[in-house]
Amino acid sequence: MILIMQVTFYLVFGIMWHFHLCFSAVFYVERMRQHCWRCSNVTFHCSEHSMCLLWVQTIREQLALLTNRPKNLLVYINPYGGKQRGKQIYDHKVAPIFSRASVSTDVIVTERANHARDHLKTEADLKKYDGVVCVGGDGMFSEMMHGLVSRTQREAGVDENSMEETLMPCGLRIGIIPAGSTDCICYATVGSNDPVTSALHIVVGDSQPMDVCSVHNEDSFLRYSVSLLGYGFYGDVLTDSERKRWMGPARYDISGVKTFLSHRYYEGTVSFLPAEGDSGTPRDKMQCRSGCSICLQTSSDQLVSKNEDSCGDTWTVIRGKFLAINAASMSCACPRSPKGLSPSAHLADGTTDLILVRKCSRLNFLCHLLRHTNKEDQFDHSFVEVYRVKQFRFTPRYQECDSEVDLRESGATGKRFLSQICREHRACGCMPSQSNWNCDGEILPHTAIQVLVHSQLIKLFARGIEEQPVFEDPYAQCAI
Ligand SMILES: CCCCCCCCCCCCC/C=C/[C@@H](O)[C@H](COP(=O)(O)O)NC(=O)CCCCC
Ligand SMILES: Nc1ncnc2c1ncn2[C@@H]1O[C@H](COP(=O)(O)OP(=O)(O)O)[C@@H](O)[C@H]1O
Ligand SMILES: [Ca+2]
Repeated sequence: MILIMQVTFYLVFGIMWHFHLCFSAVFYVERMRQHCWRCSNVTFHCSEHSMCLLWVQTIREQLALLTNRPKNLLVYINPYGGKQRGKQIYDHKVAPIFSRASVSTDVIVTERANHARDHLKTEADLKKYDGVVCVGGDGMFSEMMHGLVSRTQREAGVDENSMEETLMPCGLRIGIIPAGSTDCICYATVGSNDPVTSALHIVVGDSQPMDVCSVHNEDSFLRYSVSLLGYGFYGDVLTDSERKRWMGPARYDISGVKTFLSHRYYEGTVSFLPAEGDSGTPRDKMQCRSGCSICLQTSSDQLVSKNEDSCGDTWTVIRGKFLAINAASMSCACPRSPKGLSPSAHLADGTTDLILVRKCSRLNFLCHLLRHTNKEDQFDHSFVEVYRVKQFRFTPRYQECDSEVDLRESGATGKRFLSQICREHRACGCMPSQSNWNCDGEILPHTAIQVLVHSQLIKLFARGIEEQPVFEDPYAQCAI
């Protein structure tokens, strides 16, 4: 027992003792199947009160030495996300774990969209807390992350509108209790969408750095993204699904099929700065796992050279007709696609995987989509290209008409002439169609965007997906 206690002590999170009956129960985390964690306990009986008291004191002292564990948390619950069970999930599955681990909480149930973002950005007294927790889906996480990142920049005097400025990393960690529709940020950082597992990762004080993309249009900042920035297919699915929110998570399946059948393609230009160094490639099968060496290397590189000047780098420019343009800053694994949009993308390597799906037949596109749900390689198609990048831009074709860059050679007369053609085409309705960007589940108001990856800007209460232990109990189940 002593040996077991030593091995798993860092997973002990609570102790309860009974003075008269002379026993103490030690609560610890047990690993189950599919990356799920559960609470377990061992009860120690003792004939002497004094000995029992000594055990309890010693364990409490040891727990107090674990300084990375949160003591005070600010929790935001979205009561309308997913199947609208956020409040119930928190009260029944999460609050008891926080209380067992002596974590005190202030809980806010949101009353409107952007309530959590605005509260975090301006009002919340963040000095009181060791972390913030969101109960909801990717949209709710995104809201909170915006509040926290913007607040951090304001307090540091950093202008979010400027792509030249280095953003200040956030001090507080964010915990995610999955209660949304896709919950890909939770799934891709923990390995499951299970509220109990996420609560346990929070109380043991896990820490996982994560890249954040800033999305700009000209000189103005639009949004941040940590998972998927998708134009074309995923933008259209999201736009259509917003009108079906009443259906809950099933809206994505209906909109997915509808969007697939419409088979729209979009024309434009994608330019990007490829990632350099040891960042690997999207097709190298080096999946990001707990303690990932590529992400660790990025942390140490950052200590050496803070924000290298990328003036000398060469941009790659690709023009074409695309069914989808996706930037995955992490794998984007979720129950619909257990390996994700880019299975080898890293959580904290300072890059995003840019996936270009060119116009192809419906059958080929279906084959590509279905490969997200099985073990086959979704990049192994002639119409799919994937690049690991640190910065990219997209200009839709209809805006290229107005673009100074393309018309510089034509001079003033040529420019006037081309603008006239564009105006006429818009009027006759044969202008190329445009999609929306899906930015972590939110629709962006602009189509022409510039994107920059900020390496390890935020930290989650997570540890990345753990390799499956060999000694795993094959009968242990995730659900309780
Ligand atoms: C016709 C067959 C389609 C099979 C497609 C399978 C591919 C699924 C890949 C899913 C990647 C999801 C990336 C995550 C996106 C979320 O941020 C976003 C918002 O989530 P939430 O706030 O929790 O609702 N979800 C989506 O955009 C849904 C995409 C669904 C695509 C079918
Ligand atoms: N109280 C609320 N009422 C309405 N919308 C809200 C509320 N709180 C948060 N939201 C918004 O709900 C949207 C979806 O939330 P999310 O938790 O991601 O659920 P889902 O995964 O089902 O999309 C987010 O854009 C968030 O800003
Ligand atoms: Ca990344």
